[in-house]
Amino acid sequence: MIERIPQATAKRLPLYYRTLQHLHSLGKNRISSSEFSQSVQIDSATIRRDLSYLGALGKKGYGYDVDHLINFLRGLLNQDEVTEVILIGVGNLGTALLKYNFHKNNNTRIIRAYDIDESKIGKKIADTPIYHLDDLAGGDNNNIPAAILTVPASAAQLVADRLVLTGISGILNFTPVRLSLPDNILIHHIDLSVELQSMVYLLKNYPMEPIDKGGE
Ligand SMILES: NC(=O)c1ccc[n+]([C@@H]2O[C@H](COP(=O)([O-])OP(=O)(O)OC[C@H]3O[C@@H](n4cnc5c(N)ncnc54)[C@H](O)[C@@H]3O)[C@@H](O)[C@H]2O)c1
Repeated sequence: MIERIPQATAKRLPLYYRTLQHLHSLGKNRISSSEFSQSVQIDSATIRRDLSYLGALGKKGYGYDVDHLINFLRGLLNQDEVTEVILIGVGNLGTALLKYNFHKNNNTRIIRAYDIDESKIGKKIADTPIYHLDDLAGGDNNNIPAAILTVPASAAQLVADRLVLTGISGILNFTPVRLSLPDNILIHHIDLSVELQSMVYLLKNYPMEPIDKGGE
């Protein structure tokens, strides 16, 4: 049983899992730590440290057993279980996320979406029904662990407060607003322009270095 791993490590594990699945589909049964590092674009010291939190999974001079690592990470990431999440704000970004079939590549599924625009309520996008925001607290969402927030900045805090009342534990926040919420709510803030800027900076300054995407 793994007690607690650093958040930065936890963030990288799905990336490791996806990369290993890709390597497996190419027929790789075993990979050296430098090969893995190249595929995942994270330096091998970080990978070694991450995996060491999970137990001794690689062998010196042997590298990693791809199947073993996939099975291990699958259990750890609950890949056999589907986690249902909801999305708030079915505009440009929300629609794109609904159309993107998360379930194909990982274990998360957007099961309901919410908006306030009457012309969208009652419709479906990629089989996901759209409800009015007022239905958020109806009880359907009592067991939903996380929500994706894609509303305009002006509505972000108010909607996030309402999400907290439904008992949600995590918010994937695409809005530019720094949400102010109780400490027990996990907020992941995603900003594509920051990611792009940071990539351009790294490309300019470290053209030949592997990039540590996870950060510390
Ligand atoms: N993080 C990123 O990289 C990134 C990229 C693009 C957009 N964004 C942000 O994502 C958000 C959405 O952008 P967009 O281009 O899809 O906007 P949009 O205007 O196309 O869509 C917003 C949607 O939210 C709905 N809405 C408004 N108020 C609401 C409320 N109180 N409750 C529920 N729904 C509500 C609107 O009816 C609309 O359908 C914005 O905050 C934008 O800044 C982030």
